[in-house]
Amino acid sequence: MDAQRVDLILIGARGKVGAAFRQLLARQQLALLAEVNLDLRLLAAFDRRGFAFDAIGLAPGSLEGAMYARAGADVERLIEFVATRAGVPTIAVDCTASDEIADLYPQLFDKGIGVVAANKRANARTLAFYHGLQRSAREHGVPYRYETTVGSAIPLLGPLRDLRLRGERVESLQGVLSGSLSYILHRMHEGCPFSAAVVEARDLGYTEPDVMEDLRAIDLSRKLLVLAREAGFSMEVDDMRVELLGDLQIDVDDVVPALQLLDDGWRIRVEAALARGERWVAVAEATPDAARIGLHSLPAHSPFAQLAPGQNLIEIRTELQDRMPLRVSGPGAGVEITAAGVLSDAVSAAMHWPSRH
Ligand SMILES: NC(=O)C1=CN([C@@H]2O[C@H](COP(=O)(O)OP(=O)(O)OC[C@H]3O[C@@H](n4cnc5c(N)ncnc54)[C@H](O)[C@@H]3O)[C@@H](O)[C@H]2O)C=CC1
Ligand SMILES: N[C@@H](CC=O)C(=O)O
Repeated sequence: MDAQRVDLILIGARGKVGAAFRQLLARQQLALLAEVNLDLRLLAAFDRRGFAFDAIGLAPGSLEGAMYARAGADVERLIEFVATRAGVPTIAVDCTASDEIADLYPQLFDKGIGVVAANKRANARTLAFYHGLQRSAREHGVPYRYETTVGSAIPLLGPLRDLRLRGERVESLQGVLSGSLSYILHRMHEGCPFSAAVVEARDLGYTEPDVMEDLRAIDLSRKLLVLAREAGFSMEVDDMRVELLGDLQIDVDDVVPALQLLDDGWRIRVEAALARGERWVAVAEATPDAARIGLHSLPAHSPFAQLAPGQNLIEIRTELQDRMPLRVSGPGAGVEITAAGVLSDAVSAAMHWPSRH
């Protein structure tokens, strides 16, 4: 039997997650062919500045030399090429943190192109936009997957969807959802200054391209919103209460000197918590009616206070799993693990292409 060819368009190809995704794809292409008869090719790749295309497939592991300066209409031409070409399912893999790319999803679905996203922005817009994307993907018979947008590669959104499909009502969600805040808070309890812990989290690839999105819990709010919606809660951004980590209105390129001004304050708060036998934890919670994010000082024996640096833990209570809630845990951030989750989504989308016979 001929292998099933599926083409990928990688957006954010030279970013941290995008580059790790390319390396992983390069390593797995032959195994996918041998093990599941899937011929997954990289048709095109682009980022803010560069563009590359090859109708028979680019070499994902050595793309740098193939990229040339992106021209105005490259992306539109690429979408038209894919739309007018018959027979090869195509998936756009969004490894950006860009609203401009999220704006493209409806057009991609219209043209029969599926989407795999590490980018959280599309699903964290209005509820109407979120439902519109789900509906549009379904109506056009194309996959739309975004497992890594909450809890990185932890299987979370898929199992949550399975609960809903078997008719089990989710009653509440509670957890540590930010990998970077999990890391930063953990390191501070080990005596690391706040600003140094932020730099470490950034160097490990745990933070957003704009680290202030992590520190101001903007990224965490997006995750909680997506998670709540996937649980079936009709949640809008305004339904969420977010207590920030302090007065963090820092608007300069190099945030570190400003963060250093907060080191002493944090040291005092952390020492006081440890003296009480507690630890600071950034907790996100949602019920069907409300959602909130707050920084809590929890007893050290709480499961949320015992996580490894960067670890996430999500507790899901349903009508059947109330006294013994479902708990899902694992690394909540990291470039390689996220790229692995994105590849899982791409492989699964390719193998279960909705309109394939
Ligand atoms: N690092 C992690 O642990 C996780 C990251 N993510 C998400 O992965 C995404 C990527 O993160 P990073 O790789 O750290 O970011 P990055 O800043 O290293 O890379 C972003 C890439 O997107 C490209 N880009 C930005 N705007 C664009 C546009 N309008 N058109 C085309 N290309 C554009 C940039 O040129 C760059 O190549 C983010 O949305 C992040 O939230 C999701 C889960 C976990
Ligand atoms: N910045 C994010 C990374 C994954 O989305 C986090 O800290 O959890």
